[in-house]
Amino acid sequence: MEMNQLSKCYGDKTILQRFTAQIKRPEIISLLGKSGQGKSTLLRILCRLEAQDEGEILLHGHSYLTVDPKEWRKKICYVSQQSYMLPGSVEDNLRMVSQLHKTPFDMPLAKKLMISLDLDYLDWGKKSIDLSGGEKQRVALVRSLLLSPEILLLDEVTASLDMQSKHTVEKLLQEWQEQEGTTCICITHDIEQAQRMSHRIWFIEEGSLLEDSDSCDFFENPCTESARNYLQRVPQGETSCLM
Ligand SMILES: Nc1ncnc2c1ncn2[C@@H]1O[C@H](COP(=O)(O)OP(=O)(O)OP(=O)(O)O)[C@@H](O)[C@H]1O
Repeated sequence: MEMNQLSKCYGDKTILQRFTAQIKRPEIISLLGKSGQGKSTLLRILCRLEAQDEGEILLHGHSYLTVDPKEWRKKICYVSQQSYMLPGSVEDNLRMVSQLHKTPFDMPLAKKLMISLDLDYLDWGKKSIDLSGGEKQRVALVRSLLLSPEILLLDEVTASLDMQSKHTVEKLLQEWQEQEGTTCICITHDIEQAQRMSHRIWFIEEGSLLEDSDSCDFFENPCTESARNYLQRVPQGETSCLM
């Protein structure tokens, strides 16, 4: 995937400024940066929930304009921090993507993923509205994985989870990425999580990509002053506001 010169304004406020990046190989990429720098806006644009004002997105060399948005969102899935649940049961939510995209529902895979995320205790008949925040986030993740997307966009998806569940999600994502060759772009404010999980770091400031580095290089020797300041300001061991 290529992102060329993506720009976006809300009113007179510039959110993305000629954001340019390429995904060269399937990797786990952590998207880091202070609050309000345009990280979520970028992910929403990449899955075409929002339109950029300028710039182009290419997938396998083809412009996003040549691909039907529904087909696009089958390949590029976004899991938001809020984890939207559709009305109905857990099972309705899990089946929803196959109904939407007219693909067969893979029950064994759904069960396997639910077990991998420690959700085997969950009654599939339970109303989705009655799930806890952490349960909703994990069901939303399973729902997206069932589509086997090429690119998974994760917006602080472990924010409501306790430490053990957080590690469970990380493990699943790492195994999934390796087995399926999926690219994951993860917004996180948890530096330790980014260190544990990522192959690559994108560091964003004021809507521009300041650093695109191998994860070890970024944490050992960030290239820009902004990234150095950002890393210094985040206390080691801070794990309150995660992925
Ligand atoms: N629909 C919208 N209308 C107007 N302003 C918006 C809208 N969505 C986001 N913004 C503003 O755009 C800026 C960037 O928001 P965005 O959510 O992309 O940042 P972020 O880097 O993901 O921040 P955080 O780490 O706090 O989630 C913020 O100032 C936000 O208030």
